[in-house]
Amino acid sequence: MAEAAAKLLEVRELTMDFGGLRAVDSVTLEVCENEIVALIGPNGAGKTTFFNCVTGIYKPTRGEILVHPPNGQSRKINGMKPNRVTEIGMARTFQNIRLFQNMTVLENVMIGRHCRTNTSILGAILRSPKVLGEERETVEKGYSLLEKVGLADVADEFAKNLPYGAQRRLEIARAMATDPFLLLLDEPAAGMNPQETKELDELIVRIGKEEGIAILLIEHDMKLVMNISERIYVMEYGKKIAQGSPQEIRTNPKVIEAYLGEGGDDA
Ligand SMILES: Nc1ncnc2c1ncn2[C@@H]1O[C@H](COP(=O)(O)OP(=O)(O)OP(=O)(O)O)[C@@H](O)[C@H]1O
Repeated sequence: MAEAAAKLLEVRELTMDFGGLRAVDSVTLEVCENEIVALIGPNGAGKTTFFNCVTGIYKPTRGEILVHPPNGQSRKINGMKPNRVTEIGMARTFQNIRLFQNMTVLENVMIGRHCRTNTSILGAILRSPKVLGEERETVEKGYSLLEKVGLADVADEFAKNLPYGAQRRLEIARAMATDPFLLLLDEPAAGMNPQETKELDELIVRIGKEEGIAILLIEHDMKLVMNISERIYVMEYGKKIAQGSPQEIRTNPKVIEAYLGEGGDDA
């Protein structure tokens, strides 16, 4: 029998309250090595709040967030600071693009690399051979990531001058610069045209397969979700209402009802 894939992220009964509002209600979810997993649901279902708990922006009211890094120690990360979560190996992008708009494309990726370098302030002032070597490595890594996301030819352009779809790809490159084992993408296709979405589809699959990075994504574009996800979780009003393969989700009556209630018919 085939060996079960190793779990990377294990969230158990996660609950997040904002005053009297329960935004996430006892949601259990797992992501294993080499998986592309989607978290979907109508607007306001609690998907971004779930991401914010997992990436340290919010401390959950209840539940457990366990991380099992491939070459590290398993640990519970409830309430851990976002920068520590990134250091452990989980990187994310945001629903609203958060690039340094007045920095170049390459500089944006180099900043992502910061959490993997050891340069002290003194080292940076004295510019020791170790610091120079690290700088060179950061630039090389930056270019190689830009090549992977198709932005190497605009490396010296200001981020603000890139078209929307390219800015989203740059955010992904910056997250990849932190050497994650799990990438969390919050609506990566939002605002993209069909051609940009198709390229994104290919890029995400490539990151998953070639880089061996597991992916958990929130997405409203059902075509993209159904194309690339191995498994899908569905939330509505804070609760998980379904989980399964794209085929199972497509035909799940609860899911269809949730989306019809929202006025859409593309689930
Ligand atoms: N910081 C906050 N304080 C209070 N309420 C919040 C906060 N963040 C989110 N909420 C509420 O929690 C609920 C879930 O919001 P969330 O943004 O997680 O949903 P979502 O599924 O990501 O929606 P969308 O698909 O529209 O991005 C909503 O009712 C929202 O108004």
